[in-house]
Amino acid sequence: MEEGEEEEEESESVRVKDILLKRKIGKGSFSAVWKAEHRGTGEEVAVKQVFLSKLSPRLKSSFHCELNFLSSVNHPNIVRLLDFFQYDGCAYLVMEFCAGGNLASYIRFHGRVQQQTARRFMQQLANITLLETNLFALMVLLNQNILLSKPRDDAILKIADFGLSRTVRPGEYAETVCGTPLYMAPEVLQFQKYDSKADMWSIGVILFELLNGYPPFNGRNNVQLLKNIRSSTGLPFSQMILLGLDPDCLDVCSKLLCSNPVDRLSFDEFYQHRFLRRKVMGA
Ligand SMILES: Nc1ncnc2c1ncn2[C@@H]1O[C@H](COP(=O)(O)OP(=O)(O)OP(=O)(O)O)[C@@H](O)[C@H]1O
Repeated sequence: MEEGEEEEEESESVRVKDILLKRKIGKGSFSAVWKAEHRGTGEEVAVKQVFLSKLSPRLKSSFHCELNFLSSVNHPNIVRLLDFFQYDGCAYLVMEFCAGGNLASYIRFHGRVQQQTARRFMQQLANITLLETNLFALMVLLNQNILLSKPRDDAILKIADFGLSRTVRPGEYAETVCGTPLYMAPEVLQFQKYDSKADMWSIGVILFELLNGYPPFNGRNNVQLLKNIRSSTGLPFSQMILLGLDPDCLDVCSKLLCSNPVDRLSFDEFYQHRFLRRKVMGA
């Protein structure tokens, strides 16, 4: 197994139209992701195979939302959709292959990253949210959905999965709870409604994890984890200070992980924050 690749069960190569599905690298309840090859060009690609019959009407519309979004967007930090087709009850999304795998396995493999790498990754996440000015897509960011172009600190980050995204105008609330608890903002858990500030929380969790190598909240099970997130006072920032992080870095992290969304950084404040504005040597 190469670095950046998830361990997966043995899977035989399958040919679908011009694509050779070589190895399964991800699996969900309704889809599988394959490392694949385009037979015409020999290009290495990733293919998401979606089992359409398993999708409820709500998931179908969520899938179409993801597909529309991916086919309309052209952004260096969003995984490029190269082709799409349906075959034998499945939809196939042919995408650029991100050789660094996802951010979760990257952190698992490498441990915490240097502060300047964390800054560069945060700058790239901030760039994605620039896509919309008046409309902000709630991205439900989690590090399994953030891919790396290569298994190195100078990788380009690419968001891969917008399946659960929904667009929320400022002041509106999305009423559905979605995403994994580890990255969920307290207001999502408490009131079951949220706005774009919930994404800022998720970005804070990701930043904390990048800097420390472990997430800010834990729990023996989901119930315990949710309880710890809801009572999120006394975050272990003292440990971060021991790691010698600079005050701007601590400032942005603590202001993203404010349990009250009113006190939490807005996207504009995050984008303008001194930690992000600082130039990264060699980036
Ligand atoms: N373009 C890609 N290049 C490399 N690896 C990818 C790519 N897309 C997905 N993967 C791998 O497959 C994993 C699962 O991807 P994704 O979350 O899109 O699929 P899923 O879990 O089946 O979908 P869903 O979350 O919508 O149910 C990712 O975490 C990543 O490791």
